[in-house]
Amino acid sequence: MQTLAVDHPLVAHKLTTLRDVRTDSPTFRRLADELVTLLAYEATRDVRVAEATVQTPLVPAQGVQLASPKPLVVPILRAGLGMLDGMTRLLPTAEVGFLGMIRDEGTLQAETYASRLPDDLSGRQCYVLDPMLATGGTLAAAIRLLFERGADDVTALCLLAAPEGLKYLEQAFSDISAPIKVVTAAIDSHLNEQGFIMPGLGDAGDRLYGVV
Ligand SMILES: O=P(O)(O)OC[C@H]1O[C@H](OP(=O)(O)OP(=O)(O)O)[C@H](O)[C@@H]1O
Ligand SMILES: O=c1cc[nH]c(=O)[nH]1
Ligand SMILES: [Mg+2]
Repeated sequence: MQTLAVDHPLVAHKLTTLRDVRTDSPTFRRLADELVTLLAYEATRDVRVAEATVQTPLVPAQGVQLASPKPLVVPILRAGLGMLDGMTRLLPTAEVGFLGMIRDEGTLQAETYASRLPDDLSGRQCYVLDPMLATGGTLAAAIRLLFERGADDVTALCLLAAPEGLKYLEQAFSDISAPIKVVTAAIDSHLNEQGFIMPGLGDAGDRLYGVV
C-alpha cells in the first residue's frame, strides 16, 4: 500500500480552518469540496489514459484521453458525499457508485447498509471518497467489496488519516498485489479512546450536514 500526505500550503491552510470548531457547516462543506479537488489532482496522477488524436483548427495533434473502462468514483455515505462534487469536477466522465457504511460507535465495527456498485469492476480504477480514516475498518470493508467485484486498482481520498488506520490497512491487504493508494491532506497524531482522530476535526458527517 502506498500513502501520500499531500504537502502543500493551500491544503494545510484549508485544513486548519476545517478543523476549527468555529467553522460552520456551509464553510466546512465548501472547504471539504476545495480540498478534495486539490487531493484529486495528486490521486489521479496514475489514472489510465489512451493515446488520442484530435484535429486542431490547423493540424492533427497527438494527445491522450481517459482510457476505457472509465474510472469509478465511490463516496462512502454519509460523510463521503461531501467529497463527491469536488472529485467529479476533476473527473467529470467517471461513473459514480455508492456505499452506505456506518461505524458502530461502541464496537468501532463498520456495517454496510447500502451498496449500489456496478457488478463487474474488472479492469476498473476505483477512487473511494471518505473524509476520515480512523481505525480503517470502514475503508478496509469498502476496498474488499471493490476487489470482490474485480477492481484491480483502488485509491482512497481522505481528508484526515490516523496512523492506526493506515497500519490496519497495510496488514489487511498485505497479501493483495493490486495497487492500493491512500491520498490524504494530513496524517494526524493518534486515535483517542473513542476511536476519534486526534487532533482531528470531530465528526465529519455531523459537521458537513449541520448536526452540530
Ligand atoms: O476508520 P473507521 O474507524 O471505520 O471510521 C471512519 C468512518 O467513520 C465516519 O463515518 P460514520 O460511521 O460516522 O458515518 P457517517 O459518514 O454517516 O457520519 C467516517 O466518515 C468514516 O466512514
Ligand atoms: O475522528 C473521527 C473518527 C471517525 N469519524 C469521524 O467523523 N471522525
Ligand atoms: Mg459520523
